[in-house]
Amino acid sequence: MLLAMDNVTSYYGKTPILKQFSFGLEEGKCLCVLGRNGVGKTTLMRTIMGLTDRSTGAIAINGADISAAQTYDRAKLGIGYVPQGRGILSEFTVRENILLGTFARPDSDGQIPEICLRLFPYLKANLDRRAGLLSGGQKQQLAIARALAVDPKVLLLDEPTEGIQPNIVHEIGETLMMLNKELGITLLLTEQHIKVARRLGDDFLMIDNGRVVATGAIGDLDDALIHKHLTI
Ligand SMILES: Nc1ncnc2c1ncn2[C@@H]1O[C@H](COP(=O)(O)OP(=O)(O)OP(=O)(O)O)[C@@H](O)[C@H]1O
Repeated sequence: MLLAMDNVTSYYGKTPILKQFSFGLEEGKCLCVLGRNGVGKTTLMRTIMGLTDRSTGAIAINGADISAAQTYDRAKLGIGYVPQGRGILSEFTVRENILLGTFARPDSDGQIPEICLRLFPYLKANLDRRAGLLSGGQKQQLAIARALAVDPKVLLLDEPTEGIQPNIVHEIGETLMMLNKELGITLLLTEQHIKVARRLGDDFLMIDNGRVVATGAIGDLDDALIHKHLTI
């Protein structure tokens, strides 16, 4: 397994949000995390990055336990993160935002990795533009480019298509597909568009109230499961 959690409970203050959470993600796969608002999807991402207050249980990358590691070191071990809301620094340029990702790279040479520019021609043509001026879709490209600058083995994406115009949702989906299927980057993403999840995902993981309630191949995600755990 490239990334695995074993019996993880993760807290904000004294409140457990993720509870006895276990799953494994094989190298090269795309796993879609699904569940209603507030069930703990973002907390799952933050727990993997070491950004919740505390967690118990084991989190491993390539078999090495990282559950006590600092966020910075988790990034260095190959976990890229595109947070919900994207976390773009508006006052900084496109170039500066991407370079932030390279700080977590052991071999950083102060240059923007070629792949970031090759994948996103708009960013390449607008490196000196202030990031706050970008559209939602362009900011999402920037957040993905910054995460790729880490040279990740696995990329965590929290609602990558949230708040993005419908015609751009498809484009972001295609980019993620390329990262996964052509460049072999393992993906863990939360996604509210079932259509995008079905197209991208190899497997799904359904969360309800902080627990894994169903998991399997994306083809097994049927209407009964969707009705039970996703629709209101
Ligand atoms: N920083 C925090 N401090 C305390 N409680 C938090 C914090 N962040 C989230 N929570 C609580 O943890 C629970 C899970 O939230 P989380 O954001 O992980 O859900 P989610 O599934 O990602 O939802 P959404 O789709 O709305 O983003 C919620 O009850 C939320 O109130």
